[in-house]
Amino acid sequence: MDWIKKAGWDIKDEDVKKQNVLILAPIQYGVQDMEDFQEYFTPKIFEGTRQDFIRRCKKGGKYDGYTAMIWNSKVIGPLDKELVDAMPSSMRIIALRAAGYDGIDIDACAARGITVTNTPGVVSDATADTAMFLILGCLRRFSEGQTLLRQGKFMERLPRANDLAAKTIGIIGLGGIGKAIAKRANAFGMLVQYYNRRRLDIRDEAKWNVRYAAYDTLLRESDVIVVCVPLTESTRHLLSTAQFEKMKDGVVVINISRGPTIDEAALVAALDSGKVASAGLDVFEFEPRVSEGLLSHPRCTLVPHMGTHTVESTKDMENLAMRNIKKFLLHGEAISPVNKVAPASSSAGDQITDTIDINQLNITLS
Ligand SMILES: O=CC(=O)O
Repeated sequence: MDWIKKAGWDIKDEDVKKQNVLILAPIQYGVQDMEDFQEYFTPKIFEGTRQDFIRRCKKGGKYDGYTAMIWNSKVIGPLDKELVDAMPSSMRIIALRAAGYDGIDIDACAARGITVTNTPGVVSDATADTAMFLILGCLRRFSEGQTLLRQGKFMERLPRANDLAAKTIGIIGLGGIGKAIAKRANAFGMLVQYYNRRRLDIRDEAKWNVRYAAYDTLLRESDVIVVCVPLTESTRHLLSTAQFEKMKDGVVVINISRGPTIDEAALVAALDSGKVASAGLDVFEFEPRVSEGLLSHPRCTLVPHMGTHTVESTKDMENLAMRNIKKFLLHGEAISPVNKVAPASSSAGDQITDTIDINQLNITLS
């Protein structure tokens, strides 16, 4: 295979198809794709601790010669520089089964010649459904009602809720997930405005029935604000005290992206002061720990990072991870890479920012 020679790999054509592929946590639902995958490669399931993993990666260790891996951050923690440095020199591709790649040192991977792929697109619907659940829980006070009911108080003293129709929703980050939320919000009769670093072209705005707003305008003029950006250094604490102060009194704040995009202490203070009427959160700044101020707050709708926790999304993420590896090992090119790996002769690679919806967003705060 030409690409193998070009990439300077020390591997024979006929051996590519016999590769061991390390899998962190078994494939649960992508069973059909796994059958196809096994015709090409030999999956090896990792079991053990982070230290076991590092030991097996060392030169002369069990993973010598392994070129591909399907990653799962829940198994041995973040894929940080310590782990990247420990990887066998043969490692060429790490396929994530997630859209988000915070917690993955993709620059260190690129510098080691390792392509990292994620699973954009296939997570959009399930995550957008989660956002709608949170919006309904907050605006319609369904969560408060459920708590009262479980306490045997039925609807005791529950103030009237609000309809979604004719409310303005402000979506921060109109990537794949943001667009899926816009579609649903439109179906509920909401008016949709969005903020993106790069504005959509006018035809796309018409297609998604969304109106562009400057960041401060979105903060000032939305009844519901949804955070839909990936976590990067520039999106950490995207919403904090200064931003909450600009919002309408009684705003609803929703987060289905990554917890640290919102300053959780500032959110609790804004909830306590009544500035923020209610918050719907799927993600938390110090996950799995959740601030007491949120847990005890009656007007919060909280779920434990369940955005993609469905059979269908898990299956699609697993399948895309396997397809990324298959295409890469057989044709030298992945389907959804998130970093650009330099050819063998040059040094470190760059991050790809211009091909995938959710990853396009790199909001710079003014
Ligand atoms: O959080 C879920 C994902 O990143 O896919």
